[in-house]
Amino acid sequence: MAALGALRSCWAPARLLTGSAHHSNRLVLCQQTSIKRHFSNNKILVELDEATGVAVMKMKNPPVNSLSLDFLTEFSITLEKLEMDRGCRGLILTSASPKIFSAGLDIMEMCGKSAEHYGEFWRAVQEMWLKLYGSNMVTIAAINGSSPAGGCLMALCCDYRIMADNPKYAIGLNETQLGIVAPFWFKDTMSNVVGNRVTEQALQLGQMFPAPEALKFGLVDQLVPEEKVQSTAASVMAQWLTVPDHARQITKSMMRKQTTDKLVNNREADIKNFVSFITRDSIQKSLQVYMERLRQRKQ
Ligand SMILES: CCCCCCCCCC/C=C\CC(=O)SCCNC(=O)CCNC(=O)[C@H](O)C(C)(C)COP(=O)(O)OP(=O)(O)OC[C@H]1O[C@@H](n2cnc3c(N)ncnc32)[C@H](O)[C@@H]1OP(=O)(O)O
Repeated sequence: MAALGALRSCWAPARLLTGSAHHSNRLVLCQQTSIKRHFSNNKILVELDEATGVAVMKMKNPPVNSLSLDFLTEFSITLEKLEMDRGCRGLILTSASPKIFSAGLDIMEMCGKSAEHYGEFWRAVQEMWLKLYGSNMVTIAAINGSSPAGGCLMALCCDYRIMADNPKYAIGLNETQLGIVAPFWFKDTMSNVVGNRVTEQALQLGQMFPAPEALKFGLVDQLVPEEKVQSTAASVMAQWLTVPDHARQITKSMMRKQTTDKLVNNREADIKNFVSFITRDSIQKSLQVYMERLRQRKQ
């Protein structure tokens, strides 16, 4: 993946240079009629603006954008499509329904299913992470709602995080609160963003950080009023895209490769580990109790 990425990154500036006349013609055209391509399916809405090379990807899996096997599969396919699209340089990840960015992994996918299903599910979680964390595009999370566990992981995979300034929205890796354990690559992703000390404490406590706290600890980069999350993401993206692709991409890969390689080299063992952990009676019981608590809270 890294080798392919480097190859693509070497091509990117040449493409931009040779295409610049054509590109600026297109820009003029776009001032009159903006050219937007849509790649939507029933779980993910994508709008790619050909003038700016920025795709906005909206997660749409009601009620809480939980990351089910189907959703993760669609997500990875869509991301792969954008990654291969030479007209796409930046990705803004957000939720189609404000208030919830993503509720994290779909707990029902981890309860009462077969070992084979758990294996397939975990491979899809790994795939999502490898694609998003390893993306060559500039990735910005426009966090327009709460974002626990796997939802927080998705945001942490991005290059920059903008969150709605609302203390009711919280973000964090809360796995221990469910009686489960964030795997090493979740831990590494968080640690690469906020450092070891904050990660160690937050992971043990399964801490969810309300938006202002998330900013204080560096879990997000910026808080803005809810209605400005998308426009701020677009302007931050425009700044990032002024940097030549090849230089930024090689730098990103240099910073992240050691972390991604750890999973790439241990994928099967990690799946085995997950399956043996999640099939334990005690873990199944913890997840059921947690789901029950969620339902009761609602009542
Ligand atoms: C030794 C090392 C071994 C390592 C092995 C690995 C172990 C596994 C690691 C797993 C890693 C990641 C785990 C996760 O991502 S688990 C998911 C954690 N997510 C949460 O805790 C979020 C729970 N949900 C909430 O807090 C709230 O729902 C919300 C997101 C804040 C939204 O609140 P709301 O009031 O707007 O909505 P609510 O009424 O609560 O929910 C609506 C319905 O959705 C159901 N639901 C919510 N979250 C989930 C979910 N994550 N999965 C499935 N279903 C979910 C909720 O139950 C409601 O359903 P219903 O309407 O009652 O039927």
